[in-house]
Amino acid sequence: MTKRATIVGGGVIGGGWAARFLLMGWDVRVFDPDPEAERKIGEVLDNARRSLPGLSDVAMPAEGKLSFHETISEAVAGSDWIQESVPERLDLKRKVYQTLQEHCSPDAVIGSSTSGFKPSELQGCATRPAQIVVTHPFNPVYLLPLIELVTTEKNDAALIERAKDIITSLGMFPLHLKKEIDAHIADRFLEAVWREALWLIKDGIATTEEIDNAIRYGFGLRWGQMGLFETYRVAGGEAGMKHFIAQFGPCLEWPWTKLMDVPELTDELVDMIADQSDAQSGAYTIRELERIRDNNLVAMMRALKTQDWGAGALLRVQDKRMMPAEPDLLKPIVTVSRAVPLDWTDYNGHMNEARYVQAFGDGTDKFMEFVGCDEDYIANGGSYFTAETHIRYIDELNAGARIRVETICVLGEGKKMHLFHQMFEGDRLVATGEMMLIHVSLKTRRASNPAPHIEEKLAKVAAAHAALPRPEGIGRAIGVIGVKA
Ligand SMILES: NC(=O)C1=CN([C@@H]2O[C@H](COP(=O)(O)OP(=O)(O)OC[C@H]3O[C@@H](n4cnc5c(N)ncnc54)[C@H](O)[C@@H]3O)[C@@H](O)[C@H]2O)C=CC1
Ligand SMILES: C[N+](C)(C)CC(=O)CC(=O)[O-]
Repeated sequence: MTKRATIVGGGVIGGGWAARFLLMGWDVRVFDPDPEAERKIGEVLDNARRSLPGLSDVAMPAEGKLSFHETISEAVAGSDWIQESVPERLDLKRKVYQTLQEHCSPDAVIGSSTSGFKPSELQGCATRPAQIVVTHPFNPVYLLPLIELVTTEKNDAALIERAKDIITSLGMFPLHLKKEIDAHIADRFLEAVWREALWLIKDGIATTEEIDNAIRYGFGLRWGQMGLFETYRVAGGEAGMKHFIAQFGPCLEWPWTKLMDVPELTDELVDMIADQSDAQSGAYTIRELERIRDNNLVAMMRALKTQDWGAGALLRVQDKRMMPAEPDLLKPIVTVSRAVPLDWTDYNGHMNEARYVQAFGDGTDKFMEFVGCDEDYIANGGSYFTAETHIRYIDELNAGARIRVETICVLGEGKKMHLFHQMFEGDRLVATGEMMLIHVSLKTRRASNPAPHIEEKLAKVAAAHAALPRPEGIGRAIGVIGVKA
């Protein structure tokens, strides 16, 4: 059954939550008094549609339904999750909880996006404090997986587990804090860094651009994959963390930081920061910067996925959760069902030719796994090599397009495996890929017969597929086009 989420406050963060829920198949109801809310959320959703689905290498759920409502009572009716993302003012948040708790189900989870308030502060004047938790996200919510889940003794274990399960099912990572504190873990940390940056600008030591360069060309890249402590462990050399602390611990006593002092945000300092930021990034609109940020995040997260590390490891686990059941042999087998990732597009603004080979290659890998040539079999020394490929590029594909590869086994006999893949976007045929593969021994690197269980399964699939209508194009070669003098 489709789940329903309510977004109360649909600005930068509420819009991101709406996109995350919708693209993970939830119906979403929004309440926001801003007359521009629908347009703004529409633009966030456009960004999300081109970036989030491409992180996954399997089919995402069908997108949920989005609706906008005039009253909180209408918006929260029948919702399993209510995400509050109104401005960071305690009085406003408390007022919102009073109204929404008059109308929402007592079983719904109410999550607050608050960057800094403790859950006990939010629960303070509530009718049912037990229902309210902090679920602090990171911008853009549709791409970044971290959710700081902060609870109090008023929240029971069952609600906390439900909250964790839902966050996980959205492809996110619930980091459940042991204790509530102002600003949770991440914002306490980010604010320390921000204070230092403000001092560096005020003291005329660095501009906004120089500070960003110091982050993005160096430690920012390290943090994105290993964080702080794992990075410093490595920096300690073979002796690891103890040596690192022995060497750099004393520096903590030296006047390196200005951590507890905050420069006064005078008009002069604010103008200086804003002017430097305009000089650094003013050539782009905010929407353009959002798209650049999303392109980069997708490329980095997909790279981490190949390494099965950090945020990339989470993506792999999420793919496993969404993996389809066994296919029906009386139809072509769907071997790829995914969205075109941003990093598969090229200077022509469409999916690059090499990515068609990749998608068909992924289809072949899936088919091999299906007939028993899986990770264990390959580790034991048997596999298939592709001997010949013929691709027809029939139509264009854009980033975010949902594609499906349907695979027919034309021949599965002895060492030979002949596959014909058809790639569709909806009903539109966009490409075909024909592949001849030969079974090999990975020890001798020569052709060899597959194990009996593979031969048997392959023969069974080939026989079933022989009864299917033959798609146009099987066995086609490139014709010689006459060139007139
Ligand atoms: N912007 C950021 O980077 C992050 C913000 N947050 C937190 O998310 C929350 C929202 O922040 P933003 O989205 O940045 O603010 P925003 O200003 O972009 O959006 C707030 C939205 O709430 C709406 N609103 C105001 N009063 C309302 C009411 N009574 N009922 C329903 N909607 C109402 C406004 O019309 C606006 O669309 C804050 O608690 C903030 O601390 C959390 C993570 C990151
Ligand atoms: C600046 N901020 C405190 C609103 C930041 C956050 O809360 C998280 C983020 O996305 O950086």
